Amino acid sequence: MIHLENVHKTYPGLVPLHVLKGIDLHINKGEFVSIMGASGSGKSTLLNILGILDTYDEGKYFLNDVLIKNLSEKRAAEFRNKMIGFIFQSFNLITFKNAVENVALPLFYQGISRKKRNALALEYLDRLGLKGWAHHMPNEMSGGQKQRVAIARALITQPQILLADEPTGALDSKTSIEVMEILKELHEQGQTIVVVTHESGVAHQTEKIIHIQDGLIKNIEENTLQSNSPFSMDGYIK
Ligand SMILES: Nc1ncnc2c1ncn2[C@@H]1O[C@H](COP(=O)(O)OP(=O)(O)OP(=O)(O)O)[C@@H](O)[C@H]1O
Repeated sequence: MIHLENVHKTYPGLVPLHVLKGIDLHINKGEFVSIMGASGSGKSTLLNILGILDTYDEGKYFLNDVLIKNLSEKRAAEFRNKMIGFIFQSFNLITFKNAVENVALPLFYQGISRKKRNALALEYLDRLGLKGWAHHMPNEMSGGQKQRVAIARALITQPQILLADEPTGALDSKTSIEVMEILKELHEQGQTIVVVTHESGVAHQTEKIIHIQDGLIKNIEENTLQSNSPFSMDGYIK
């Protein structure tokens, strides 16, 4: 599904910064993977390339066998909208729209009618345990609730890949576990998920940990998932 060969990225500037120095990576459909490394190691840069939010300079990136290189902005946006769901540390909800409007937004860009997109957004909010919160504004919700709205928004287009950049970075430890449990449950339902984190505890919730150091993959750690968390997902995902 995701295949990278010798991918390099340099940020131009007075002193150009060579951030990715030859990344080789393969992620299969249905895998739950984390990219872990210290601050500045290139994790977000790599995730942005995977999500076609940024370009790379050298090497090859294939997404479902399509070479993602030199795409026009229009074609890149089409790919993103159709294939990829994003979750961010700071939720990136639109502050002046309520929960249901936030979740429905990606469908607006697909030209789906307001009635249909709102009905589907309500379904996704319900799946994420947020029935009754549809008409609340983001500033009326807790961090965990906001992240669940963001997850619903990422899922509503039924993306082939879910990319999460430090999804628990702004949450307390109990809420972080709840969010990781949601991701685990989505993985069990077949969703391909890539999480960027600098926290070992988060990475160890995934089945494969890709350690990145100074722009290179240092090693890949296989991890057996435990499903005995005290935080049951009952009520979140039906
Ligand atoms: N748009 C940009 N222009 C110039 N330099 C950048 C840009 N984005 C990131 N960098 C630099 O590239 C390096 C890698 O950044 P990146 O955000 O990928 O690291 P990271 O591993 O995700 O770090 P963190 O955990 O702190 O978010 C850093 O030194 C950063 O300052």
